[in-house]
Amino acid sequence: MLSHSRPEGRTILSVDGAERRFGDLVVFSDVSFDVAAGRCCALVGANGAGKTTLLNCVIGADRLDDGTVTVCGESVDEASPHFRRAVAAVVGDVATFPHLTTHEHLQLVASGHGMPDPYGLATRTLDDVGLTSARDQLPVTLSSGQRHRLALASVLVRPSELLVLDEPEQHLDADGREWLAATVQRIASEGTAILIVSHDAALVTAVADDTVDGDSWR
Ligand SMILES: Nc1ncnc2c1ncn2[C@@H]1O[C@H](COP(=O)(O)OP(=O)(O)OP(=O)(O)O)[C@@H](O)[C@H]1O
Repeated sequence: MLSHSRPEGRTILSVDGAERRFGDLVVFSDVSFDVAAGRCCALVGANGAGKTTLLNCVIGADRLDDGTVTVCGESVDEASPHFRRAVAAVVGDVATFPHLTTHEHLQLVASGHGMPDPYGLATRTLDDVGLTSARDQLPVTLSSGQRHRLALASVLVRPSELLVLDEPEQHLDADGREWLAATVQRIASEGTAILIVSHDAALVTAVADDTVDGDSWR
């Protein structure tokens, strides 16, 4: 277990006795861990260990066969306004409107979550993720690294109590990975609980307070 100096707050995410099966394949069973406010937990392990499957069960894109996941004490429910407000995720592709520019997309997300000054927030966030020069571009014209930065920007313009990130280092260059580590640390220091899957040992070392080893699940 890695240790940073952040204090433990109230439990935001609780995974208890989680099991997921696909036919005869038991992807994981009896997985239990908590993530408290202001803490970052990294799921690590080999390809196919079941990390993304577990993330999908946490964000409500998939369901457990056994066990429970609660966020802020409530069961996972994508239809619940509180759940949708509490959980921000970059897992797989983040949907964007094809006819909205990067700046318009971020304004829409910010305004949908009731953030003050969506225009200014979108402008500052594009600057933060290094996409100012792409503010008037449509998503289809972005490089894969720029698309990934836009996906990360989308979770930075909205509030969240739990931030879920699946291999956020993908497509990022060296500067981008440094920015990512600093950003994850900043978000945790502001009190958000973070669950991150990563194959980047340096990123995990930099940001994780706790690690859960997916290689021990089967
Ligand atoms: N819908 C599905 N139907 C059948 N099997 C699935 C399904 N989704 C995932 N699996 C299987 O579950 C296992 C875990 O997959 P998962 O994507 O969660 O692994 P992972 O740890 O995220 O891997 P990686 O590090 O490669 O991203 C794999 O064997 C995969 O083939």
